[in-house]
Amino acid sequence: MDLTGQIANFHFNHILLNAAGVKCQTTAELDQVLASPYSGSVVTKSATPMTRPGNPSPRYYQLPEELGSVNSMGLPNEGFAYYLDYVLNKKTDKPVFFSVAGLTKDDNLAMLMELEQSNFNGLVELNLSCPNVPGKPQTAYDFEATRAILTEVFSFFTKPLGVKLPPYFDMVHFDMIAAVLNDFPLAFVNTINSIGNGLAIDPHTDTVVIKPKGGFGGLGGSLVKATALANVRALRERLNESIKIIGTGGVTSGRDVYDLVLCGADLVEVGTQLMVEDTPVFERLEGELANELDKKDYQSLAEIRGKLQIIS
Ligand SMILES: CC(C)(C)CCc1c(C(=O)O)[nH]c(=O)[nH]c1=O
Repeated sequence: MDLTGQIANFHFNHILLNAAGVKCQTTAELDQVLASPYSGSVVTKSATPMTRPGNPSPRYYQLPEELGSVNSMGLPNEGFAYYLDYVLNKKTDKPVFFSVAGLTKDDNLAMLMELEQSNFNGLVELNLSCPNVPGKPQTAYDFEATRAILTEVFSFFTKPLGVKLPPYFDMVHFDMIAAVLNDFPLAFVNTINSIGNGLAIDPHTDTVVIKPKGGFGGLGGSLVKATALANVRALRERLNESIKIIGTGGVTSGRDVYDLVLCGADLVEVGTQLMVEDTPVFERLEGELANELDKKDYQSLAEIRGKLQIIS
C-alpha cells in the first residue's frame, strides 16, 4: 500500500509528522519524532531570533472528554541558532521542516536570509499567525500585510518555502488569501493553526484554565476538525496545484487523516493527539489509515487525495 506524499522535490515515505509547537522544542524531542518509523518528517518549534521562555504556566490545557486543547504558550523556543544547528548536523533520510515565527517582519526576513545563505536543504515554514503590528490583526488576517511580507521574502528566498495559516471562516476570506498566495512560488500551505482565542472554564473553581491572556488561547484537537477539513478543502479548490497542502487540526484517528487527504492534503500533522499519546500515535494513525483504505480496496493515498464527493 502506498501511503507516501510529495512536496517540491521532497518525497515523504510516511505522510504524518508533528504540528509545530508539539514535541519539537528540544533536540531530544525532535530526535524522537524523527526516530519514529511511522513519521515522515519533523517540524521544529517556530523559532524567534533569540531564545524565549514563553508565557507563564499554566499555558497548555487538555480539555475533558478528549475534546481538544487550549494553549497560549507564547512562542517558547531555544532560538533560531539552536534549530539551525540541529537541522544542519542531524543525519536523517527524512525531509525536515524549519519553522520561523518572527515577532516583527525584520526578524522574519533576517532568519529567512540566514536560512537562504545556509546549507539547510529542507523546507521552511513561515508562521503567519504571528502578530503584525500592535493594534492590527495577526499577519494572515491582514491580506495586504501578507502580500507585503511574501513579496519581500521571495525577492531573495529560493529554497522551498510554505506558510502556516490560521483558520478562515468566511468564503470571501478563502478567496482573498488564495488570491494572495497564488501570486507567489510557494511550495506548500499548512492549514490550520489553532483556532484563535478560545476560552475554557474549570467548573470546580469557576476559573479559566490557562494563565496568559486572561485565559484566552488557541484551540486544537477534535473540536477543530470540521474547521480544518473546510480550510484544506477550500484552499485545495483555490490554490495553484503547484502549491501543496499540509493538513493540520483535529486528527485523533486514521479516519481523520483519511478525511484530510480526501479534502486534498498531501501531508498531515498531529498536534494535540501527539501531546496525549506521544510518538506511538504515528503508528496507530497510520495503521488505522491503511484499514480505511483497505475497506474500500484502495491501494494508495493518491487514489483518494482531493477526491471528496459533493452531493450533486
Ligand atoms: C500564537 C503565536 C505566539 C503568535 C505563535 C506561536 C503559536 C503558539 C504559541 O507559541 O503560543 N501556539 C499556537 O497554537 N500556534 C502558534 O502559532
